Amino acid sequence: FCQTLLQTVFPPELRFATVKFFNRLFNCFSSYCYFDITEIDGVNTNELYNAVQLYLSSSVSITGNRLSLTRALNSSGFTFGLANNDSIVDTFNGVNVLWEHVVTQRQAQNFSWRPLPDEKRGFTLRIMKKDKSLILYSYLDYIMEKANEIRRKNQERLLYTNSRGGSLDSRGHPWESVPFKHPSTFDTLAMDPERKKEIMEDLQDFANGQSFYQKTGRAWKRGYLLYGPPGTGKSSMIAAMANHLGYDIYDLELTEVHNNSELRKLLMKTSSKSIIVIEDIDCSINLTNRKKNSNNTSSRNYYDPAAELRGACGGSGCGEEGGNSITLSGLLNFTDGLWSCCGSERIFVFTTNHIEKLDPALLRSGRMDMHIFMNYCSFSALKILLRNYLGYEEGDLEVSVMKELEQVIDKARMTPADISEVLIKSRRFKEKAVKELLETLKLAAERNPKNGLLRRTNGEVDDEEEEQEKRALESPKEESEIEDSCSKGDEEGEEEEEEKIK
Ligand SMILES: Nc1ncnc2c1ncn2[C@@H]1O[C@H](COP(=O)(O)OP(=O)(O)OP(=O)(O)O)[C@@H](O)[C@H]1O
Ligand SMILES: [Mg+2]
Repeated sequence: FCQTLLQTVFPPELRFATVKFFNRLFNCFSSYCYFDITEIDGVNTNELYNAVQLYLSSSVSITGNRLSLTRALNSSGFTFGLANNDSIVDTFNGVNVLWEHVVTQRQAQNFSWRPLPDEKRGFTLRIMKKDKSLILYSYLDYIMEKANEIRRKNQERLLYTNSRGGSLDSRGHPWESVPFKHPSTFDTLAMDPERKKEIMEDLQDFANGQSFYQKTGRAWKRGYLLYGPPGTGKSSMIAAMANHLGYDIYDLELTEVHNNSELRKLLMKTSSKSIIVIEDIDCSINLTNRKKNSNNTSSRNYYDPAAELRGACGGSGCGEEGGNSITLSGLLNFTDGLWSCCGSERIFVFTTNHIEKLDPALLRSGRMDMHIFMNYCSFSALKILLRNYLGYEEGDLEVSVMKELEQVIDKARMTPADISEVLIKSRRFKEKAVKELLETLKLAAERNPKNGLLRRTNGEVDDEEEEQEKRALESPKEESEIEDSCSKGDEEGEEEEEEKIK
């Protein structure tokens, strides 16, 4: 009504001045201040608009009356957003703010270098004047950070490999990638729940630890060494880590890397928020015996300080034994030398079946921050497998059966992979599956040489048994034994190497 009255009574100039005056008056007395975040800022897209949109998608509940739904290209999830001209209250550091999504029709364009959308979209943020200085900048920073996180989570993650052997693709990248869709999560991973919780917390602390790493002057990276017999879930653990943090995986095939500088290039081309994996580090390349001076020029895998010096004094390879080998020192530089911190927020994971074969330099503290022993299936891990494969929750199975399983599981020394095989075979007949499992476990326990019950019917042991026997004797029992097994293993390893050199 006021507007119609103004339009009829006052000339346009006076009308404009009056509106301006009332606006000013209103602003003086209002206890709020407003910030407009338009979708297009001049000709550029406003990053903040996109960030706010994503951020609000995480706080808008799915039960809202009207929400806009989007799914971006390559995205693995849907995004909810505020519908046109809707508003929502958000709280930050105990302060309430109001967001309004404002959509208006844009006037017809006569000519433009860049065609603009028909609608003019923007967010208006309303904050109490008294809170403005308190929260505005930190709130906007927080929104940008959250939006990045959501963007990453929605995006399809990638598994990179360097299997092309040093050659670059058309864009100069040494890594090849495929979508990473491994279903393993910490929920499906069968291991001691306490240990699992510890690892998950460690990962979370790492991911949230930017300021800590900055404060302590450490490069923002962390190393995990996963070791244990085959089939105990080392690779599954890596997939679970990636799924948990939403990181990409770089699966580094060391045998495809020809020298240290190639290794460095590969590292430089990895993105932050990623897990760099070297599987079976003891097999992929011979990295032991770093300090030994090998005269055998054909053994390309030994680090030779003298050779490094020779290289530095005139050789072409400078520390790389003529430029065609990868050394332990190169690998160590890769993981914790100066090169490791180009980029940030990276996790290195090495896996091995034989920790005792690794060079102590790889194991010393500060290199691999956490040594995780993936053991044969324990009773608590078995319960997780029973839940995952057969849907048995705690208490679903008879107490006597559980008791029997508990008694036999440690003696059987079976890996979660072996147990999964038994369960998967008869998963449609749950009771049968449990019965079969119990029988298999009992049989394995009887055959286990550690239990002193191994009976050889014809006086011979088949290859598989022999291998298992060897494995059982070689594998350290508990995490606390890491140090012991390392030092013992190292000595053994060195003796072996000495013999080889001779
Ligand atoms: N702890 C576990 N929890 C759940 N499933 C497991 C676990 N360990 C093994 N499995 C099952 O066994 C299969 C093989 O496991 P995985 O590849 O993770 O073993 P690994 O320790 O990496 O073996 P290797 O040393 O031979 O590489 C997995 O696909 C998974 O289904
Ligand atoms: Mg594996």
